[in-house]
Formats: sequence, C-alpha cells, structure tokens
Amino acid sequence: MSLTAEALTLEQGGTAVVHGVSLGLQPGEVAGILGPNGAGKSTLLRALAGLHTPAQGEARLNGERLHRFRGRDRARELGYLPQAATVHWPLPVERVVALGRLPHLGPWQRLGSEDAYAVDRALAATGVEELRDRPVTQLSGGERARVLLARVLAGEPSILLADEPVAGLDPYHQVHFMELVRDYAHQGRTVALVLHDLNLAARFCDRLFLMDEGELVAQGTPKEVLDPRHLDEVFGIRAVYGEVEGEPYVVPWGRA
Ligand SMILES: Nc1ncnc2c1ncn2[C@@H]1O[C@H](COP(=O)(O)OP(=O)(O)OP(=O)(O)O)[C@@H](O)[C@H]1O
Repeated sequence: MSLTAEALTLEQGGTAVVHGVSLGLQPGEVAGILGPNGAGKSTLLRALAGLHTPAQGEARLNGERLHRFRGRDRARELGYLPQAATVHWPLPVERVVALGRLPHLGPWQRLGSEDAYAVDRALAATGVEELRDRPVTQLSGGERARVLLARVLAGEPSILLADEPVAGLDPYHQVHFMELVRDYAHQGRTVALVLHDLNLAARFCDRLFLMDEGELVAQGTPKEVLDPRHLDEVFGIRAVYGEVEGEPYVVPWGRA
C-alpha cells in the first residue's frame, strides 16, 4: 500500500506548523522523517495516520482520500505508534498486545486462533515473550516501548508509522528494532519512522525526508540527505562520515 501527502498544510493551536508538504511512502521501503525539534515531524506523521485533519491538502492511502476510510478499516491498514506512548491500566502485557487485533474483530467477536498466532508472533519479534504475564504498568520504559511496538505489529498493518520509536531503548534493542522494521518493510510493507538518531537513519532507512520549520527541505537516499550542507544548515552540526561492512554511518561531532 502506498501512502502520500499532497500539499499538506497542518495547524496546531490555529497556527500553521507544516506548510504544503508533499511526499510519497512506498511499499518495501523504510522511510525516515528527520528534522530539529519543533520542525513538524510528529504533526506530519499524525496527519499521515489520519489522526490530524489537514487545514489544506490531502493524505491518500492507495490513491483514496484517507479521511474517507472508516476508522476500523483505516486502523487495519495503518499502524501508528505515538511518541512516548504509555498505558494507564495495569493490564497484562499479553492483553495489551492483543488490543492490536481489535481492528480485525467484529463487534463482540473474541480472539480466534489466527489472532492468537499474530499476538505470539509480535511478542516473539519484539523479544517480550517472557514479560507476557506482567502488568504493563510495572515495566521499565524500554520494555514498555517494546510491548507497545508489539501491539502495533500484532495488527499486521500494511503501513507502520512510528514516532521516535527507539528513544528510550538500549543500544541492543535499538538495533534490533531497526532490523525488525527493515525486515517488515522488505516483506512488502511500508514503514515511516520519525527519528533523531542520524546514524540509525543512515544505516537502516532506504529514503529520508528532512523537515525544517514545517517545510520539507530535502528528500532522497541517506547519502543525499545527510550531506554536510544539510546537517550544517538544518541541524547546525558537523558530522563524521564512514562506512562499515558496506553500510554508512554518520556521527554528529560538533556544532557547525
Ligand atoms: N497541541 C499543540 N498546540 C499548539 N502548538 C503545538 C501543539 N503541538 C505541537 N505544537 C507546535 O507545533 C510545532 C511542531 O510540533 P511537532 O510536535 O510536530 O514537532 P516535531 O518536529 O515532532 O518536534 P520534536 O522533535 O521536538 O518532537 C512546534 O512548534 C510545537 O510547539
């Protein structure tokens, strides 16, 4: 499934914070949305998830206007993981992950074997199987983040949108998460992540979108987008570049 933004202008508190942004997310690719704090990344991601109504422009899912989809139909196709997501009830982890199957169930329908398999797969993929009986409110921040990712994956959405999903994860789980979403995308799904880690973006994303002050200022491969000029002009930094095992790395080194 493809997801596109057509000349999206988005407002927060009556002020435009995203100005006429157009972009396309393609199946089979991990897209990274980068930019300084306040650039409009989360607002854009929410609009792509159908959770923020544009002041102007459209988001389209496979060419159809996103707001035309019923909530449940949209939720089956589009999985959205918000920034610093949390759960306020002490539900066992397995029940939280099973909530990800709701878009697939009819009214009053109970989970079937297919749903149970999907929940088990998501618990295994995110490495939280051993936490399945623990109340989610008693987990560490990183454990909870993996459980909430499992909830989204349990829904097996065609498109996964995640806002700073690796913030709060330890290095092992950051790399594990990025490998997981890369495999997910390379199975023909569409993935877009808001990221602050330039290094993970360089290594794991196929395409990057760089936002600054509500504008899309660059898009392309990591090499094209993370060039010294953009890092200087947009982030005000200089970086160290290199390659290991044929994959690029970018380490922020100092202020420009
Ligand atoms: N509910 C709100 N009411 C008013 N202004 C808001 C609201 N939410 C966000 N904003 C403003 O909109 C702009 C874009 O915010 P957004 O959260 O999209 O940025 P971001 O690029 O995701 O930032 P960060 O990297 O800090 O998470 C910011 O200037 C922010 O202060």
